[in-house]
Order: sequence, then structure tokens, then C-alpha cells
Amino acid sequence: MPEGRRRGIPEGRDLRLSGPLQREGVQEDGGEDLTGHLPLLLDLSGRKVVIFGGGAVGERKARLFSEHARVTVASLEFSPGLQEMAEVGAVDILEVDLWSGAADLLREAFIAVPATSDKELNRWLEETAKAAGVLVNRVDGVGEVTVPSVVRRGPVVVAISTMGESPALARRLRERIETVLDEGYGDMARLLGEMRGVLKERVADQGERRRILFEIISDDSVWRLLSESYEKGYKRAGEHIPPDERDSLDAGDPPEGLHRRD
Ligand SMILES: C[C@@]1(CC(=O)O)c2cc3[nH]c(cc4nc(cc5[nH]c(cc(n2)[C@H]1CCC(=O)O)[C@@](C)(CC(=O)O)[C@@H]5CCC(=O)O)C(CC(=O)O)=C4CCC(=O)O)c(CCC(=O)O)c3CC(=O)O
Ligand SMILES: NC(=O)C1=CN([C@@H]2O[C@H](COP(=O)(O)OP(=O)(O)OC[C@H]3O[C@@H](n4cnc5c(N)ncnc54)[C@H](O)[C@@H]3O)[C@@H](O)[C@H]2O)C=CC1
Repeated sequence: MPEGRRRGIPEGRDLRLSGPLQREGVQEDGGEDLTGHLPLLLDLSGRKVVIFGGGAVGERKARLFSEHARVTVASLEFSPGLQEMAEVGAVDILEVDLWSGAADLLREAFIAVPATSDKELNRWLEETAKAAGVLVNRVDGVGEVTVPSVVRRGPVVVAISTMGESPALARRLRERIETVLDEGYGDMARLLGEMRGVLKERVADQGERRRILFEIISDDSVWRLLSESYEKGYKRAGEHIPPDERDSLDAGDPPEGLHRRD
């Protein structure tokens, strides 16, 4: 949608109530144009995230991103929560009138979050960030970067998005997935990770390795024993390795140096 058109649309709830056709990411013919968004897992460690605006929303974003990245919050004022975070070194805060410029702040930034109470300023910051090649996460809809609901079970990660249509539904779906995705999936992922390491060393044929891995996943007794103890599950899984090749695998004892949960 042309920038000029979007600028003319009323802000806040009116924007939502004006209907899906008026929203970014939705084509004027009504066909959804969401193909640009590829769900990815980004490693943000060491990356810089700049949050513009130190109010309630800026604080929420700072809490989220500071778990993964280096966060700088630039604003005229800061919420008490943000001040506390700055005191313990969780974020850097910078007092500045952003209308005076943001180029320095955007240098080396990976993601920018315009979250001031000044809509015009937010829009200008978004344009400036995009022009500088910095990804934008918005506070009033779907940006280039959209934050999903997340369920984690060890190395298993499920991210849920409704492409901004309904965060409430994303949350409800997360809660439902949490009830079916128990810790067993995390343990199974670790176990299979170890098994594939062993298989790579002991079974030459990739097709055969793949078959064995799926056989382990389909074995209910592995899941059951895993819920009793990791070692029991590991031992049962080891029985799926062909006998001649299993000889040298001490199935009761995870290989030295490989990760296991205690
Ligand atoms: C686009 C996005 C922002 C982005 O990409 O960063 C966005 C935008 C907005 N959220 C709003 C409202 C709510 N957000 C939540 C909760 C979450 N919102 C999250 C993500 C996202 N929210 C992104 C799209 C996600 C997707 O694709 O589905 C989660 C997953 C992660 C997180 O933010 O931490 C977290 C769930 C965590 C969990 O519990 O699992 C709740 C529910 C609650 O409070 O419990 C409500 C109230 C109910 C409702 O409105 O549905 C409003 C309207 C404000 C208003 O009405 O004024 C906007 C702005 C707008 O839509 O204009
Ligand atoms: N509060 C909410 O639940 C939601 C709010 N939003 C939107 O997010 C934005 C921020 O909301 P809140 O955090 O609640 O607002 P807020 O009023 O608590 O905080 C706004 C922050 O922006 C800063 N700011 C304003 N003008 C500035 C300037 N020229 N230079 C530097 N900093 C400046 C202020 O100092 C303040 O810290 C608003 O646009 C709001 O509509 C969107 C979704 C939900």
C-alpha cells in the first residue's frame, strides 16, 4: 500500500476497525499478502536492539528483547521499571528527544522498535530505520519482525503467530499446545540428538540411519521409559540399533562427552 494512503488512515483502534483491507500486509483486492514473512529462529546474542520510547510498551519490549540481545532504550522519559533495568545493567538507557535525530542510535542496530507516544515520530523512526537497513518491530501491527507466542521444551521450540490478527488467539493456542507438549518432547529431542551422533559413527547408510530414528520416535515404550528416566529411555532406544553394530554401543550409558540431562 502506498505510504501516503497509510498515513491518511486514522490511528489506534480506528485503524483496526477500518477493516483488514486497510492494513499493511493485506492487498487491496482483499488477498492476503503475507508471503514475505518467513518464520526464522534468530540468534540475537551480541546483536543490538534499539527501542524508541521508554513507556509501558517500551518497557515490555525491553524485557522481551533483553533476554536475547543488547538493548538500548532511547526516550525523553523512562518508566520506573526501565530505570531499574538500567540500574542492574539489563539495558542501556539514553535520554534524548528523538526528533533531533536517530542516525547514531541506529548505527550497528539489528532491530529497531519505534514505541514512543508520538505516532508521527514512530512513523518517521520506522522509515529512518528501514532506510538504514535496520529491521523494524512495530507496536501497532505487523512489522518486518513480528514477535510470536513461544512454547519451549528443552531444544524443542514452537512459535505461534496469527500475523497480528489476534494476539489473544496466539496466546490461547500457546496455552493449548503447552498442555499437549510435555517435557517428554524435550527429552526425546535430546535423546534423538545423541542417537544420531552415535548412528553417524556406526551406521554407514543414511537411509538406514533415518529409518532407525523414526523407529525410535514411533516406539511408545521409549517415550514411556523416558518419562521414568532419561537412562531407561536411552537404553530402550539403543535396542533399535542393529545388533552387530550395537555391540560397541553401551546402551545403558550415554556416550561420554555427549549432552544428557541429569
Ligand atoms: C504484532 C504484534 C507485535 C509484534 O510483532 O511485536 C502484536 C501487537 C499487538 N498486541 C496487542 C494486544 C495484545 N497482545 C497480547 C499478547 C501478546 N502479543 C504478542 C505479539 C504480538 N502482538 C505481535 C503479533 C502476534 C501474532 O501474530 O499473533 C505476544 C505473542 C508476544 C509479546 O508481545 O510478548 C503476546 C502473547 C504472549 C503469550 O501469552 O503467549 C494480548 C494478550 C494478553 O494481554 O494476554 C493482547 C490483548 C488481546 C488482543 O488484542 O488480542 C495489540 C492491541 C493493543 C490494543 O488493543 O490497543 C497490538 C497492536 C495492534 O494489533 O495494533
Ligand atoms: N499501552 C499499550 O498497551 C499499547 C500501546 N500502543 C502504542 O504504543 C505506543 C507507546 O505506548 P505507551 O508505552 O503506553 O506510551 P507512554 O506514554 O507510556 O510512553 C511513551 C514514551 O515515548 C516517549 N517519547 C514521546 N515523545 C518523544 C520524543 N520526541 N523523543 C523521545 N521520546 C519520546 C516518552 O518520553 C515516553 O517514555 C503508543 O503509540 C501507543 O498507542 C500499542 C499497543 C498497546
